[in-house]
Amino acid sequence: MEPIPIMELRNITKHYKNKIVLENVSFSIYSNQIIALVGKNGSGKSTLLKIIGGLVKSDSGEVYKPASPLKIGYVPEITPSHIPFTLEEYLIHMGNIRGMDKQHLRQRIDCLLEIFHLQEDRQTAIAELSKGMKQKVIIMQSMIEETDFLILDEPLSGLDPKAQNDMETILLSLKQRGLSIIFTCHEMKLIENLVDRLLCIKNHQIVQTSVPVHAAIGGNKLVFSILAKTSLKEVLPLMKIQQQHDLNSNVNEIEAIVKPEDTDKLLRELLQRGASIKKLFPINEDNENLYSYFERGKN
Ligand SMILES: Nc1ncnc2c1ncn2[C@@H]1O[C@H](COP(=O)(O)OP(=O)(O)OP(=O)(O)O)[C@@H](O)[C@H]1O
Repeated sequence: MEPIPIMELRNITKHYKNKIVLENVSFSIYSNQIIALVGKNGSGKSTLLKIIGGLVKSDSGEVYKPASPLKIGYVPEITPSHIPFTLEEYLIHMGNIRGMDKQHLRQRIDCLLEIFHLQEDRQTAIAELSKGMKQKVIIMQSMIEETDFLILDEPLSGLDPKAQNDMETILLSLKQRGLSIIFTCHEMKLIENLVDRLLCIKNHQIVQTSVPVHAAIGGNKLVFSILAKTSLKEVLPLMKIQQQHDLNSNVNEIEAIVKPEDTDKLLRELLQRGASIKKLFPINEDNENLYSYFERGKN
């Protein structure tokens, strides 16, 4: 599916009293993409999500929605502590409040219970559900009507590793169903496998957009020389070549970045092709840059 822009933020600026939170923030959100929004505490992530969701007005700038009407589900960071209903009762209430047709609502609830793996808990009191399950319920209610775009403030925080994995699987399955998702996150590990794009807020601006997360997460730098460059054809996809030098007319020296999980395989393949390995070391620079956006502490 070719991604199409569903929302464009154009020069969004937001102050609270005299304090600037966001300054000229511009980026586009595409269909069928998962975006993580990171930044230090107080950097403006929740504010930006609320502006995207239409819950808070920016002082200037525009949120343009080319794919209107865009059906948005928004889930805030703080979840209600006590909901005196079973899961099914709660979803029925939420659908009724929105004036949904009864039959359509039942179908939608069945569909959501399936997506969120909660069919067996249909009649369970929400108060008795685990934290991860409650988090799912809150997301489900935000999607009780058909939804194109989900905005989630810290959906993974406070969940144990199993619940985090489960949530990741569900978010990926929502993407496969065509949804776009933007969520805030404090732990880098949680987003490695999940996101297509990373947006970082620093000094009130988006300083990094569309960083390929896998590239940013680091890898190994490999320097090797090889006689016949043509023999590299099959292993080229395993590395990102940064520089090549002709050492003489036959011998090439190549500097490349390799993902940690591909390194052993690549080394084996290169040695079989008669390459001479000059250097191999982990690179941390990008990693460190990226980690700096996840630190807690004031912006
Ligand atoms: N309604 C408000 N009134 C005044 N100031 C606010 C309001 N909401 C947020 N702020 C301030 O705006 C700044 C950005 O807050 P925001 O909640 O967007 O940051 P955040 O990156 O989501 O933080 P965290 O990671 O701690 O959740 C903070 O300094 C916060 O105190």
